[in-house]
Amino acid sequence: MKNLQYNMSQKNAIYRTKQTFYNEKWQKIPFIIGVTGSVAVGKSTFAKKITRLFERLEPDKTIAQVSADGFLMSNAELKAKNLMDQKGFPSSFNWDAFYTFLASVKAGKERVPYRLYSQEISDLVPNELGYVSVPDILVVEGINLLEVPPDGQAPPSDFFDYVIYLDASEEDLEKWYLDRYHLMLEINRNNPDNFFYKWANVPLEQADNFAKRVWRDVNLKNLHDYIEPTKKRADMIIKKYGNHEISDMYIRKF
Ligand SMILES: Nc1ncnc2c1ncn2[C@@H]1O[C@H](COP(=O)(O)OP(=O)(O)O)[C@@H](O)[C@H]1O
Ligand SMILES: CC(C)(COP(=O)(O)O)[C@@H](O)C(=O)NCCC(=O)O
Repeated sequence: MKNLQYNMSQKNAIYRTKQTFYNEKWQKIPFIIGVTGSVAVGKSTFAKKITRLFERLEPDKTIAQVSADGFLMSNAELKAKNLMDQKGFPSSFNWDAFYTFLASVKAGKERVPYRLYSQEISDLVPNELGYVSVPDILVVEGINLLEVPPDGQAPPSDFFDYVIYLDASEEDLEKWYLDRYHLMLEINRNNPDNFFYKWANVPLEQADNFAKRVWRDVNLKNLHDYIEPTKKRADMIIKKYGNHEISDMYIRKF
């Protein structure tokens, strides 16, 4: 936390110096923190925690939190493009929308809209938007923050001030993925409209075989091919034990 606060005050000092140099009126520029890493590593849990911590430690500052999952294409769009088995890969994101969102936040625009994603329906939330209005700090969590878009679009990392990569063993990641999946089955056992309903009502072994196959063929492949290669670009790497405690921390000093 201290390290993040230090980086934030340094960055704000640079923004102030630049605005004075260019003779501009002082305008707040949100400090954008990224939390990245594999599917199910604990990004959204961690992002929530640092948001709560900032709210306590910096009560004068406004803090917002957004998930980059909201910049995925909807399941309908992915199906139409035959990309469902690439969900989460760079090919499945709306990179222009992500870039426009980050650029608008950095430019200090009011009420910048973004789509919401729900793990519970495994899709974008229909007919509902979130809004970000010039916060002091924006925490963004997502698998793709340090990736380079596949079709030459500008990379979102241009706008991040500090990116934390959460890391864990592949064994633990699969376990956490399955734990979350079991929770979704439980919640949606009696909810026929939900994505997980079908799997909640077949024998557990069959449901687990499906989830393990998705883990291996989609999420683990995504980790190997696209997410893990971005690890070395992070400002901080936090490695977790199987009980979610921190085992190691690496800080980039340049
Ligand atoms: N610090 C933690 N303590 C306990 N459980 C955690 C912690 N972090 C994550 N989890 C659990 O691990 C699973 C994946 O976490 P989540 O935050 O959804 O990951 P991600 O956003 O990276 O996909 C969830 O079931 C979540 O409850
Ligand atoms: C939405 C995601 C790409 C990212 O998830 P997260 O990192 O938020 O857990 C992932 O949960 C996902 O849907 N992967 C595709 C395969 C699957 O259904 O798990």
